[in-house]
Amino acid sequence: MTVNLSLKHRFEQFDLNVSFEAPKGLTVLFGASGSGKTTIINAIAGLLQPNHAQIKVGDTLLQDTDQGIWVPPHKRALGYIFQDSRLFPHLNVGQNLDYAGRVTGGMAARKSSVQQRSYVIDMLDIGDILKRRPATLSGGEKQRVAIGRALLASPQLILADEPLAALDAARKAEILPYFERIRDETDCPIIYVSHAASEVARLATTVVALKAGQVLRMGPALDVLADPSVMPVGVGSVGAVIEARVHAHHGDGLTELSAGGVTLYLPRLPQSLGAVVRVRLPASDVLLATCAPKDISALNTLQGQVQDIQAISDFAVLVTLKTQAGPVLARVTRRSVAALGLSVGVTCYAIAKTVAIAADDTADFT
Ligand SMILES: Nc1ncnc2c1ncn2[C@@H]1O[C@H](COP(=O)(O)OP(=O)(O)OP(=O)(O)O)[C@@H](O)[C@H]1O
Repeated sequence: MTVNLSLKHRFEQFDLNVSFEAPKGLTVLFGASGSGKTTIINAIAGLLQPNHAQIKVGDTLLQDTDQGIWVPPHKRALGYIFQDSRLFPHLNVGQNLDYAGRVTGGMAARKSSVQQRSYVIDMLDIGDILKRRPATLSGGEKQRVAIGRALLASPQLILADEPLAALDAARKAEILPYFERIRDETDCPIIYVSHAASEVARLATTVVALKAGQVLRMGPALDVLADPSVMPVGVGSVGAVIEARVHAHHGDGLTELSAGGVTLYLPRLPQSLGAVVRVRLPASDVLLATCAPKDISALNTLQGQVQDIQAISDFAVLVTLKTQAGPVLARVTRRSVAALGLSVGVTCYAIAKTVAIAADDTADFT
């Protein structure tokens, strides 16, 4: 199922003009505050009627202003996951889940939803808390129930508006794998709003970067995240994301990863041999050298050629290196660029001070 969308809307002081396609998987909308993310979510939900819109989920047209088509919000097969879980406080977890089924149910739907219900409960590990009321649940448990409720509405599309923003790091880490499972195990596309680079790095299949109501860049997540022009959209800790395979677990507590022939070391990872993980290299933690470093404590060095140098302030630049593992970004001073004689095509070495599994920033490593 693919979502196709084209929206134009004018508020008094803001113009939205976006078109994009969200394929199967998880599409992250990201951009600075006020760039239009929530306006897009509201238009898809039917809570805002844009001046001009065409919104199509699979073969279903939710809105086409040219043809006068507008499906009201309650008739759109959408699942919502908000920052605050918005569970019904007077219903227990099981009843909250059943409520989603009641909204969408007919007899046939109800029969198949019995199987679906147990699948969703297993997937989200909420079988033990079905009898509890929301007030007795942790933030992470509430969000898992909210995800379950969204899934049981038999949605054609899930809209998740900063679903982890209210959770602390530990609860975030608890929920992220469930989004990965929905992304990988269901056909239902997810449109997901986030400000967090680490979350985007870990979850996104596709990224739509927004700036002042326009699409700045969109495409496969790893390509967009490696594009220095996306940096001004206000996402903190810009940095390349590369995919690597777990190659070996060593006796000294390190895991060896292989990324396109480049070897990286991280503190021991739980993943088994052969697993593919996404690794984040924050640009501010990457140093550059024009000769291969020796006698240095950092273990992760990537050789590459300078592909691009972009000024990001009066004194700082973002250098993109093309390496065998993929593009790597380094944030360095103009003075360093001059001192090292860097220009497009020059071979140099990126030394990663910290390398972390995406969305697990506790695994920083020098
Ligand atoms: N009902 C409204 N009337 C007038 N202006 C609005 C309305 N809703 C949103 N805006 C304006 O549209 C712009 C985009 O808002 P939107 O909420 O979509 O941004 P956002 O990217 O979701 O921001 P945030 O990350 O802060 O939630 C903002 O300038 C906002 O002030």
